[in-house]
Amino acid sequence: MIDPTTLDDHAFAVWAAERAGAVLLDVRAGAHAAGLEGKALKDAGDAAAQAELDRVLTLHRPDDAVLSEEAADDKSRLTAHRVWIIDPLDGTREFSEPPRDDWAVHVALWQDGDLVAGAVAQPALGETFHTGRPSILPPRTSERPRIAVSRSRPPAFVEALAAELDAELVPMGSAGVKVMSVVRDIADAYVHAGGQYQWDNAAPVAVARAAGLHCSRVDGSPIVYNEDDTSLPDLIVCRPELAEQIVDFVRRHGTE
Ligand SMILES: Nc1ncnc2c1ncn2[C@@H]1O[C@H](COP(=O)(O)O)[C@@H](OP(=O)(O)O)[C@H]1O
Ligand SMILES: [Mg+2]
Repeated sequence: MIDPTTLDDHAFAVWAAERAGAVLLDVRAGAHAAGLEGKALKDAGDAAAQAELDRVLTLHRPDDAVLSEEAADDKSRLTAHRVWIIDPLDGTREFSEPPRDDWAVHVALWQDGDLVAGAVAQPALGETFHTGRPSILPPRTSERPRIAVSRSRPPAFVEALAAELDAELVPMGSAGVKVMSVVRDIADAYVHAGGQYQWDNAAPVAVARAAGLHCSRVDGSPIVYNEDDTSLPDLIVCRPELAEQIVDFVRRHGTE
């Protein structure tokens, strides 16, 4: 048994994300018997994972603030030194479509101005990517760039971007899964615009930065967390050698 009081913040993020992941796998395994599907399954997953993360954070990190997709925004986070930014279930739509595995649990820690730890669990794969043991970026295996995009809400400009870069678009669910696809050399870039929130990308960006990937807003500016406004509508995560081309494209064409 792991004693979470002995874990550093990196290991605690992993432990908490995997706890929530185990709860989500249980919800999915019992969904058929419980008559849960569609929106009811999404809601059950969101609620169960939020309850588990709330429980472990309250118990083991009682002095820290929390910003969660599934809880009211407690503005005391704006003056706190340490804020956990969590998305208990990212890729909710895909979670509700078994046997899809492109959904994730995000647990990040922001401290005094920046992200300092993060874990992205992909429970259906049995894998967790995190800042405690940063991934070593594998050599790029595809000559042609592969750009991961939202399955359901890809930004309007990605077709034109792909044409200019002679890139292939790879649709998948969950911001965390798409960022990890770049870490894992399944894609070379993830480009998003049009809407997203801090919890959708904080933990993925913490993990991607630790692996040496470029992470920025689509205009090339730094991504800033624990802002008052929870909206963080666009980002680029990519292999460093692609960053200039992608940012340059957006500067010339905008995101429409
Ligand atoms: N245009 C948009 N506006 C608001 N949120 C968006 C969005 N596009 C994507 N997202 C959010 O970003 C996450 C990844 O989306 P996608 O799978 O489409 O790439 C999802 O989080 P949740 O599953 O936590 O709701 C989704 O709600
Ligand atoms: Mg999300």
